[in-house]
Amino acid sequence: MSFFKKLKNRLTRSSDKLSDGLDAIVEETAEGAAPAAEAPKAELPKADASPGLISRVLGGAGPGAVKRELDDEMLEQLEELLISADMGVDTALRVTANMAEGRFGKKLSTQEIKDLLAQEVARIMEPVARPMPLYAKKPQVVLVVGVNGAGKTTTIGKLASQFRAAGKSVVIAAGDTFRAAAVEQLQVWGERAGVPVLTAPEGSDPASLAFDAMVKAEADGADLLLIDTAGRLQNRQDLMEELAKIVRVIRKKDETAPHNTLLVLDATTGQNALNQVETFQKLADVSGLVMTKLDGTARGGVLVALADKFGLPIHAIGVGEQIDDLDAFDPEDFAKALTGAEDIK
Ligand SMILES: Nc1nc2c(ncn2[C@@H]2O[C@H](COP(=O)(O)OP(=O)(O)OP(=O)(O)O)[C@@H](O)[C@H]2O)c(=O)[nH]1
Repeated sequence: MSFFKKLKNRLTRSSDKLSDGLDAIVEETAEGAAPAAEAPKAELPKADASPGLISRVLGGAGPGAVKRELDDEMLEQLEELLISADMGVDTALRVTANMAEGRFGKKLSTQEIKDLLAQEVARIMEPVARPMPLYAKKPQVVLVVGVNGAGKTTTIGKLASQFRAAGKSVVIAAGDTFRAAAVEQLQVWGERAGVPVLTAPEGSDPASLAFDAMVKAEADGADLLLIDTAGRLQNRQDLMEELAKIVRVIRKKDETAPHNTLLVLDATTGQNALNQVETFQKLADVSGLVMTKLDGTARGGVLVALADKFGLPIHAIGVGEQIDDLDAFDPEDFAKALTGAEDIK
């Protein structure tokens, strides 16, 4: 299956949400259509806005034939729809304003609106779609941060496996030393990826483990050292000190480290992901994002808000729980999958 089809299948919930809402918006006051009593709801079940209904309204014409004039009311409804898909207020306003430019008063079909939305989304996402940069430095140190449950462990396993497949040697450091379960999980992923995982006794200093890992990675001539970290935001001050100490200690071995600080975000948390970026930017020098759990979430719009607000590179997206469920981020495929568009001009 092509990457696009895979992503589209997996992002169908976001796409359906937008699609159904758009159908409802366009249908609402389309010529010959019965006026809808309420503003469109993004959560409308698919059946409510089925092509069948549209066809009945238009006497058999396909859904592409229903058109509605782009006016203030429709723009407001589009904004609401995008906000409900987790795009955030500012981004939703910007996307709809750009989309409307030069098109006010024109009649548009659902498909035309989807294609225009996709164009706007792709334009915002294009600058942030960047793979994690690889450097000649050995070992390249990658610090992985994020709240518990965001998918750090899984992402580290997937990354390690991909780097190995690309011929790189990798070492993993299990830096969340306070949670035995987290360390065990990482060991399982290390085994799957065929990569050594350095651990330390429960409760020991993560910075000291990070230092040992630097020593081992250097001695092994490893290309990459992936360091997992704790994600206890409940105790922000402690976490800040812990991360700062890890950085201080690894800089004793290499003053340019860490070379990447990846923030792992769970896409299903919606707008909360924006707060997490703000918080982790204060705790660490975040250089890029990995968005997990994009499969099956109806909240994919949050990626657009993140790109628009922070402009941090999105290095990869998690689209499942298996080892190869980590994909490069493709802005056009994402835009099409999110909006249900067929084409991006
Ligand atoms: N569907 C889906 N599930 C994912 C993805 N990435 C991670 N998960 C799941 O999310 C859950 C949490 O993932 P972990 O990797 O353990 O998260 P963590 O950030 O390391 O969390 P802690 O171990 O609690 O610190 C697990 O059940 C994973 O299988 C993804 O891209 N898609």
